[in-house]
This record gives sequence, structure tokens and C-alpha cells, in this order.
Amino acid sequence: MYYYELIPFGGRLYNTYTFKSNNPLAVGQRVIVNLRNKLTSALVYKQSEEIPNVKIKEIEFILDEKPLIDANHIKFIEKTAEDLLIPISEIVKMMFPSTSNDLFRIRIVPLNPMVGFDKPIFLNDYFRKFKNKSEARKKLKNLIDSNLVELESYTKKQRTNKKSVYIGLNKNLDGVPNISKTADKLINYLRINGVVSLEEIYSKNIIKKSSSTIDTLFKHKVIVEKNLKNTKTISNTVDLTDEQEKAVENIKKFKDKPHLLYGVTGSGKTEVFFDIAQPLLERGKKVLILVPEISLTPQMFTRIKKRFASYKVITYHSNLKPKERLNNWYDLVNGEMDVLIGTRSSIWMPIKDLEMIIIDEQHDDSFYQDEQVIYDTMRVSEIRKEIEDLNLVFASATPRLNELIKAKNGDYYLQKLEKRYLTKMPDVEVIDMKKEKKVSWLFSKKTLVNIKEILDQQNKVIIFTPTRGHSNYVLCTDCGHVFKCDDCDVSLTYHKSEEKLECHYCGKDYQIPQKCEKCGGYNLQTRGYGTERVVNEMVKFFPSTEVLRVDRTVINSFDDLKKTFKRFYDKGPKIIVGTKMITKGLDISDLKLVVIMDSDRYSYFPDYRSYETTASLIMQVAGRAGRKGSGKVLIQTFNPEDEIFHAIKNHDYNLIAKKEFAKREKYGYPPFSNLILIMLKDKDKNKLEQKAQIIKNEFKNLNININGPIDPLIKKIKGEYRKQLIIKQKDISKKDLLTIQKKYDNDMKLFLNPPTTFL
Ligand SMILES: Nc1ncnc2c1ncn2[C@@H]1O[C@H](COP(=O)(O)OP(=O)(O)OP(=O)(O)O)[C@@H](O)[C@H]1O
Ligand SMILES: [Zn+2]
Repeated sequence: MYYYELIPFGGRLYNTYTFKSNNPLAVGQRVIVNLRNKLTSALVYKQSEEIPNVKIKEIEFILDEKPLIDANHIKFIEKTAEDLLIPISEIVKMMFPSTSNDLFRIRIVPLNPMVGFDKPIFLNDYFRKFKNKSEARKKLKNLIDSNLVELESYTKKQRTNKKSVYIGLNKNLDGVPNISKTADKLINYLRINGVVSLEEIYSKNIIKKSSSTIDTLFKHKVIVEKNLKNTKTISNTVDLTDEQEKAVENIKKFKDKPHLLYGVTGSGKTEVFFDIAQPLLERGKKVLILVPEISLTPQMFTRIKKRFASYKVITYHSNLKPKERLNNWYDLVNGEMDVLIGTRSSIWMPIKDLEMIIIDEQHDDSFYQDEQVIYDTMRVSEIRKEIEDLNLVFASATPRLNELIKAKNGDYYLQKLEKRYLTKMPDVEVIDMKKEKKVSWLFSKKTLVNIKEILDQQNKVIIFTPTRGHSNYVLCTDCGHVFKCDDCDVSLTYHKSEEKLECHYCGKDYQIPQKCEKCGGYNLQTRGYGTERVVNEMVKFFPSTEVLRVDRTVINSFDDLKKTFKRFYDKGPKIIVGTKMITKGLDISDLKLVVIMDSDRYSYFPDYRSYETTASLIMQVAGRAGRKGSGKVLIQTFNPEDEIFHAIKNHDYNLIAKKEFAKREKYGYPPFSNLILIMLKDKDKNKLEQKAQIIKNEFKNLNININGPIDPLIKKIKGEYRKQLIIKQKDISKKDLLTIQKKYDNDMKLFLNPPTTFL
């Protein structure tokens, strides 16, 4: 007998489980075990050093003939579990495709007519036939042991049968008569993408599988089969500017630390990625590119394909169909791809021969996962870099201060791009809404005149409007003053039912002010409006112009977003009104004006990073303007004197960083101290309070300085009350945190340095 430590897939388990097997197994193989009377898949983690003195169950079935991951991946599981306080079972779950699929896809293949069935059947169907599951298992085990049946992983079978056929254009179409519309579509696709697999053509719906077009085109030798190995080509290379060249050289040369590629919007960061990736890809190594949102994957895909036409680029995100996801997973684990583009969860993918990770738009909050399993992608990538000796690049025009400080301290290399390619940065004008003549209470006259001018020139306008948040702030419309906490430098939140203002950082309460504490005026208002209102006004002012709206209310799916984005790129005058969803990645050549509404709402959001995120957000939206030729940005605000606008006008993110660093250091926030937020929930208000006290005491007993419990911004969600505990401490023992987290795993959620306390 052989004894192994296994990690089950999922179930928030912090420990391994010992099982035995008749046959020797290899670390990294997947097996199926009976855990708490349920068939569960699990990963062979290591051979048991000592055999515990209890009854040990036998492994039921072996899923993989050979392990699919290696020793580095095992180390990665250990390190991330320890560093990010994640249950190991959740880590393996993120690394492998859905296990319910695996169970579902296992088939029992009869090898002998005695068995009673003559065609393969799925494991689940077999079990369904029995009332007594453990008897069913015993019987199946006997059948396997006596070689009457064997198990087969259906997915594996599918894959080995699948031989990818790649096609490309053979010649131009002179002399080939009567090209159908579908053929035309395919030919165009091949023109742009070079050599492509048939699967890609079917999965992208370029042509239906049932169509005879491909056969016809083969017959006329318009398309030919290409051998991928011999046809790797690179096209559309660009001549890098000096600063781009320097960044490329440095990143290629130094691999011992991560690089922060800090380049203004439109400075060609993507071109830099391609030049660093090229030599790796030519050596058969793999590159992982992370983007903050699914909506950015198609754009990145198209750009990479333009340059590396014959390389295999795959994507991995939650919007893929289960089958496509599974196929892509097998491709990456077997090294049958070159570039993987994915959202944050791709950081867990056990890619074979991975040599570089690029995290694009790294400032984006979506890189911090705050539900189910909580992790910061940047931290995970650092751990991965160490273990696998990878080249790691973080890129942004407005880097997160957490990483910027490391670049300044020399923990990372800093690569700067300070100029846009061929054009200059857009002109930024700050509009003082206190003084400026208004057309409605939303718009200044100047804003409308500018919009009209751009539309008359047949160009496009983006009107960025913050999300309809839950936060209200109190504003003096005489002087623009916003009420803030004495101790925390964050704005106070208006609580209507309790008739008070509250600071969500220290929990301090304030009375509702009758007048402005700064100018003495009585015109205090709570503020807030959303995209819908802006759209209505625009339609009123410009009845003949197309107005598009982008926010969570109107965009419900990836397809909606793709369709809307596509309309942005159609030539002609348009007004696009949207929330944060429109701030990323757009590269529209006739977009000449960006209007930023209600910019004060973000800056006074009661959050420790609100200054940083506001600056970053505005600079990113502003960066969409005038990427080809000239562009303009108008910012409407009641606080034009705020230093933030001075920095934005000069495209000077460093100024923001400098000011923020000083503040964070003073108040003890990341990156100068750890911020740990513990969220508790309960339907019963009193129980919640008790729970909070018990957990608070646990931390206190370990000499951890803990504050709270305080009410989070949203006190009740889905019928459950919420409370927060907050720890701000420079050095903190992960071991201590883990002890408490394990003990109260069902009761609390622990966020390590979250990008926001608005959780
Ligand atoms: N050296 C170059 N030669 C030719 N074109 C270039 C060069 N550098 C950049 N460009 C072009 O300039 C535009 C902006 O570049 P890119 O999209 O790579 O910038 P970015 O820094 O990634 O932008 P953002 O951060 O705003 O998304 C692109 O159309 C790109 O192809
Ligand atoms: Zn406070």
C-alpha cells in the first residue's frame, strides 16, 4: 500500500487528507476519493511521511494517467496559501477546471460482456442506478480490479482525437469566380489573422460547421492547410521610440525583480509588451497577459494576432463556454498555446513553460478579488515570479501606490514612458461650477458649447458620469466645502435615518450641520445624480445625435458591451454617456472630447484611497481623448482649487503620488502599514454584535491592535446586518491571522490590504 496526502478540490479546507492506494501515484495527479460520503476529486499533494493511526480509506479512482502540474506548481499552492491565507482546497480549485465537469465526464468502459452493459456509460449515470451508493462503489471497484471495466476521462479522449487543422490564404483571389458572402467573410478574417485553426473559425462563428464553403475554397486552392510549426511569422513590427527601446532592453535584461512600466496613456505600453514577448515566443516559451476586464480581451487578442499572426493565442475568463474553457485549459497545461490573455483568475493557471507575466492596467481594482476567495493578483504574481523565475511586468499610466513605492524603493525596476507616440497629451480644462454660467444644474454653458463644436466637426464625445453610488456627501453650494472627519481625512457620510454624519474609518459621529463650517452659508445639499439623467439632458440638447449609454443598468452581458463598444468605433458624431465601464482601453480615433461630470463625488468618497483612485480614474478617462491628433478634456467641479486638478491638468501623476504617500504615512495606511479589514454578517443584530466582540477579543489576546466594530457604508445587504473590524499595523504575523481565520471561517471574511474599505 502507498499513502498520500491529498488536497480536495473546493470546500474551503485548510488541511490535507490521507488516503491509500494499491498503485504508486505521482504528485500532481488527480484522483477521486470518497470524502464525507461524497465523491470528490482531489490532487495528490505528497507521499505521506508517517501513516496516521486511524482507519485510512482507499482512493476510489485515478483521473489523470500522468500528473499535469509540476513541483513548482505545488510550491505555488503552498506559498500562496500561507501568504494570502487561502484554504489550499480553494487554490487547487482555481488552478484546475471545474471538477463537477470532470466527474460528469468520466465514463465506465466495459471490457467484457459479463458486465451487463455494452456501451460506455457516464459515472454519474451509473451511480444513479443504485440506491445504496457505497454498494455501487464497491461493485464498481471490483469490476475495475478484475479488469472487467476501465474508467476513461471523456475529456482526455476528446482531446487526443482532436488534431488541430490550421489554414491560411494561398493566393489572391484573381480568377476565382463567384465568391459567396460567407467565403468573403472567411477570407477577410484570414487576411487579418494569418494562419488560424479551424476551431477558431467555428468558435468565432466566422463560418458554420455545416457550411461547405471551406471545402469549396480548398478545392479552388484559395485556402490551404498550413503546418503551424513552420509558419510562425511576425508582422506589423514597429520602430520603437528611444524611451520604448530602453524599456524593452531593460526588461529583457533584468529578470531578478518585477518591472513597473509606468507610461502615460497612449505611450505605447502595448508595443513594448510585444517586443519583450517576441524573443520568448520564438523560443517556444509562453506569455500570460492579464487584463482587468473581460471586455478588454477581444481588443488585446486582435492586437496580438496582428503582430503574431501564426502564434496560438487563447483566452481564459468566466464568459467562455464550459467546453471552450476546458479545451483552453488543456492547451495551456500541455503547452499547446503561446499567449494566454485572461482576467485575474488566469494568474492561477498552471501554464507549461511560462516565462513572462504582464499585468496591464494594473491600477484597476478588479485585480483584487473580494468575493469567495480573497486575493490580490499582484501579490499572487509576485509569489509566482519567485518560484518560477519569471519575467514579471506591471503596466499602467497611473500605477497603484502599493507598486509605485516599491519601484521608488528599488524593490522593482522602474521603466518610464513619458511621451505619447506622435501626438501630445490632451488639453485639460477645469470648469468651476460655482462661477461658470450654467445651462441646467448639470452642465455649464461652456461644456455644451464644446460638445456642440465637436459634434459639428463630426467627431465623438464621451461624458463620464460616476456610478449611482450609495454614498452621499454634504456639500456647501456657496463655497464648495465638503464635510470631513477631523481624524481621518475622509469625507463624512450622511446617514438619514439616524440623522448624523459618520466617519467610516474611525466610527466617529457628527451632528447634521445647519450651516457650512467654512463660510457660514446655509445652502447645504446632499448630492448625487446618474447617467440616466445626463442622457436625458443630452437628448434634449442634441435631438438628432445618437446618444449611447453604458452602465450596469443597460449593459447586462459581455455581448451587450461588445455590441455597444462596436458602435463607438463606427465613424461619425456620437455622444457616449457612461460610468467606469467606459474608462478602459478604448482607442477611438475620432474621439476628441471627454467631459467629466461631478468629479467631486469621487474625490470625497469616504475611502482611504479615494484621492488616488479619483486621479487615476480621471487620468484614464482623459487618456481616451485625442489619441490620434488633438484632444480636449473638460472637468466640471465645485472645487477647482483642489490640487488634484492641478496635477491632472499637467498630466502629473507623480504629484498625486507624492501627496498621497505623505498622507498614508501619517495616518498609517498601506503601503506604509498593513490594513486588515474583517467583515462580519448576521441576520440577527444582537448576535452580530456578540460575534464581533468575541472575534475582536481573539485578536486582542494575540496583542493585535484592533478597532471597531463599526458599521460599514452599507449596513445591511440582502437581509443581513454587517459590521467591520479594522486592524492597522505595520508588522503582523500571518500565522496569527490564519489561526483566527480558520477558527471563524464561517463567520468572518478577512481582507488583507484591500483596495477599498467600501466592501
Ligand atoms: N513606436 C511606435 N510606432 C508606431 N506606433 C506606435 C508606437 N508606439 C505606439 N504606437 C501606437 O500608438 C497608439 C497607442 O499605443 P498603445 O495602445 O500601445 O498605448 P498604451 O500605453 O498601451 O495606452 P493606454 O495606457 O492608454 O491603454 C497605438 O495605436 C500604437 O499602435
Ligand atoms: Zn474618522
